[in-house]
Amino acid sequence: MKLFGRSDKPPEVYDNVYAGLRQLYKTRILPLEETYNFHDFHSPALTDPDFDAKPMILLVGQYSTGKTTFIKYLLEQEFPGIRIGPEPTTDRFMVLMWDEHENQIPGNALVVDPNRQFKHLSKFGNAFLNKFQASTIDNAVLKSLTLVDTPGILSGEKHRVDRGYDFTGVLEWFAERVDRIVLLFDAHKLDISDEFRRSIEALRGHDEKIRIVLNKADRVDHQQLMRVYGALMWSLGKIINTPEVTRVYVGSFWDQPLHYDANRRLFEAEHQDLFKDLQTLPRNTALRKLNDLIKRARLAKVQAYIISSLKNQMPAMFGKDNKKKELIKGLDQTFAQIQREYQISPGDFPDVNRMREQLKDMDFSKFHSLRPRLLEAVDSMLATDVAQLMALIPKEDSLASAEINPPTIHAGAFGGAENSPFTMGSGEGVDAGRDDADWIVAKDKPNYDETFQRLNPVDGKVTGAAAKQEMIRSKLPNSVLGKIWKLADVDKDGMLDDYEWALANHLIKVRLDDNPLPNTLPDHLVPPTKRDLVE
Ligand SMILES: Nc1ncnc2c1ncn2[C@@H]1O[C@H](COP(=O)(O)OP(=O)(O)OP(=O)(O)O)[C@@H](O)[C@H]1O
Ligand SMILES: [Ca+2]
Repeated sequence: MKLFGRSDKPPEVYDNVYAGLRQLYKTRILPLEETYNFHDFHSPALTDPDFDAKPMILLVGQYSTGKTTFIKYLLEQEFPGIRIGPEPTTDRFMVLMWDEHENQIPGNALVVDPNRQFKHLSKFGNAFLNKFQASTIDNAVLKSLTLVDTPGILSGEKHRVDRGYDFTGVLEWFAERVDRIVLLFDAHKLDISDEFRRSIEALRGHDEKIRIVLNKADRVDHQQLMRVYGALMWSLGKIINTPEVTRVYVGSFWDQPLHYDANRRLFEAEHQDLFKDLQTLPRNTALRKLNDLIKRARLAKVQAYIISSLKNQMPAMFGKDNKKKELIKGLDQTFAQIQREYQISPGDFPDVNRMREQLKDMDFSKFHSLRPRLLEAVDSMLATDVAQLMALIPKEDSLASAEINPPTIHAGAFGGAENSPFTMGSGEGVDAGRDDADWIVAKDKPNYDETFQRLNPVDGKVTGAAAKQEMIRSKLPNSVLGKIWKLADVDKDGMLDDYEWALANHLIKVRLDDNPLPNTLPDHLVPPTKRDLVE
């Protein structure tokens, strides 16, 4: 099963890229920005969280489409404050991020924390901040990604509530800053409410970030699914400008058996495509931040040329006010002259009228003249340092082929299960048989042996292809079966002997009884014939 890139390696690499970007910004670009009033004209100085923020994924959809379940499925873990249910459940914007300590941070605390990127959300007021929180957990996926769960969008009149804050405004704020927007629809219940329509409209302008998930697609039969798909595209066509280029992923994004499994293969392929897309986000984010920094550096240079040129044209003593007016009026000529002198393309210049407005309130005599040293620092950064950082960003291929490292469950109800007989799950599911002297699978092995023989074992072992045919009869999704396969192939020879086969079937039963699967095989489940392998 491919889930996400290795939890330890990539983030380290990105940390290096981000640290590199931050360092370049502070030492090369920031001095230039400060000297030539960049922050008054363009945007405030970048802060550490602007560099360190992990790629973010925003989940949006009507209530009960499975947003929170999707997140739980990705993380293979519950998180503090999680609520899943058929009625509208999630009532807040919830940011899920990594921390070694599990915690819930209220919105009011988030926006005053200088180490976080949420400062500007305070403008949406208290009604919003009360419905904004972060949950932190020690989960490997969150080491590379931050996820944002959102309140379900309501359907129809009877559900209309006044949220007391600018919901679409908040969505827009996030849309601008996230790397992916996953829009969820329920194949079983496809009705697009007015509020949802408005919300999608708020996401306009970020089309390239949008991915659409037609979830719960196994709840309808094949024919119905085709109809729902068509209806979805038709409705989207009226809201999004180019729905045909927006990718739609059809499937069921949770760890339960499929209901109608006629489309198993399609769902599996769609699943892999979506996960691959999300998997490459960390790499793309590093590239995007690098590009943004290059753009910013070029703008800072132009700003320096403009401001220093205005400074040079000012008289030393008398007639300053008149000269200032004259310079503002003739700003386009100053631009043209800088273009010629430094060979800068017109596209790199700010809007001339906007700059005229901004210049009105400025004291030109405080402007600085050109300091070549500052510009050289930025030029050498663009010429050499940027290339070095590029080399640090791993190639897409190496990321995609990176081994998965499924997050371990330490949180929530599972926290104490390993070492106390009183917590939930003890003696059930994979834990059953922990204290028995006999291998718990032994009593059912005769049954499993029958199917084993039918699979034509060679030298006492069945191949993956043969086993797969039998295992998918459980209707469990391939991602779960893949995990079971890995747990059951104890000696890792890519085949299953009769003991391993029995174990695989035992694990399938455990999962079908709605118990979670472990990431490593507990000792008491290791077949007696393989015990020497693990000791
Ligand atoms: N892939 C799926 N197939 C079938 N049912 C699902 C699937 N995912 C979730 N569900 C069920 O749908 C219901 C809603 O799930 P969930 O709470 O995750 O949705 P949500 O979009 O987060 O809702 P809300 O907007 O109200 O917070 C739950 O009962 C859940 O068990
Ligand atoms: Ca939810």
